[in-house]
Amino acid sequence: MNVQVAVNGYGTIGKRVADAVTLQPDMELVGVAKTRPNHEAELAESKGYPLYAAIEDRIDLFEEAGIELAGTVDELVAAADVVVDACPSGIGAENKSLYEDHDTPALYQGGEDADLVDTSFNARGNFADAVGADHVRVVSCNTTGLSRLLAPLEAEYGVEKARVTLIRRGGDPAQSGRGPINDILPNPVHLPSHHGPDVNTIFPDLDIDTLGLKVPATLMHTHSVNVTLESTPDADAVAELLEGESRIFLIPEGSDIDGAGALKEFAMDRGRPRGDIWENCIWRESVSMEGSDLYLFQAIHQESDVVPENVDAIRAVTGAADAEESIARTNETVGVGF
Ligand SMILES: NC(=O)C1=CN([C@@H]2O[C@H](COP(=O)(O)OP(=O)(O)OC[C@H]3O[C@@H](n4cnc5c(N)ncnc54)[C@H](OP(=O)(O)O)[C@@H]3O)[C@@H](O)[C@H]2O)C=CC1
Ligand SMILES: O=C(OP(=O)(O)O)[C@H](O)COP(=O)(O)O
Repeated sequence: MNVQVAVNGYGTIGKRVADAVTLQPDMELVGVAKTRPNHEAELAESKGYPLYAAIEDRIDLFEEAGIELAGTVDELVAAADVVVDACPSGIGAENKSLYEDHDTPALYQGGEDADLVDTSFNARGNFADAVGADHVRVVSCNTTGLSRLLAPLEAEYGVEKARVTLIRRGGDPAQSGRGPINDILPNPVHLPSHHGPDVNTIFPDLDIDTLGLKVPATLMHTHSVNVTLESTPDADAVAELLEGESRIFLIPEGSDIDGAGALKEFAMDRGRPRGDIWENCIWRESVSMEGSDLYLFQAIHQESDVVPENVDAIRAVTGAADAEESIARTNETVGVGF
């Protein structure tokens, strides 16, 4: 029988994961849970996704809005083999006891603390660690992007030290209350930003320092990367290695893609749902070697790069496939790769 998947928290990440689950031949979406009726509740209804009330006291609100409910989140979790919790940061931790009460394995997102779970997860980095685990955290968008990049570099050349400056978008496009509006903020101002330690939840022995900033942008994050390798390949060899990674897109020279705006246009022109970009986007021209120091720029679409990772994490916790099979199946069904 196909794996029965519930999505608790139908926002930026949850609605994308729900769509991706429906594309999997070995999974079925049992339903999604929301706290209130709004345009996203209507979207779930229009897609035929059974909708469950995340808060029992609010059932009346859905009835008043004319939105049909299939039940409460408790019933949703009871009917699922795996729950993907995509609630706002911190709410996942509050929900953990609900999943434990039903003995249902759960995936959490990068906004939760690493110590909430048995293991953090990145499909390219440590798929096997999540096999059979009950509580797994799919690391944040930025950490996902860093893990995908560092995994092949470590395997092929060895990483002596990684230093990354993350220029982070202030908020997602629909988050009208976020900022900064007119500033460039060191964020956090102290070192390291949480991304370095977060990478170490995937690669415990990797030496990495990260610095973060927030800027008035909503489309994507951008990473300025320096990795001191344990050998001295030339830039072409590194580019070829990265080109061979299924979740890395090397932006070709001469494509006229000069930033996140053009990348989003590129994705929309190619019919990507919501203009999503599941891949790390590395500017080929930026891939440079100075001795054993690799330099490059990569852009990360924060709203979507963790989506294929969640699908793979479902297969890991249920033991439904190994890393290679799962990544290939997810890529093919979702459409990863330009
Ligand atoms: N957006 C991003 O760039 C990324 C986010 N993440 C992580 O993913 C997680 C989710 O983030 P994101 O999708 O952006 O957040 P959103 O706020 O977009 O979506 C979360 C949704 O959960 C719903 N919700 C709130 N409380 C509950 C509850 N108690 N039970 C069920 N649903 C609830 C809210 O909708 P409603 O109240 O209407 O039901 C909300 O829309 C966080 O851990 C975040 O750090 C990871 C990578 C990137
Ligand atoms: O996980 C993310 O970024 P992060 O890796 O900087 O924590 C998402 O882009 C969410 O970031 P936010 O916590 O600024 O909303």
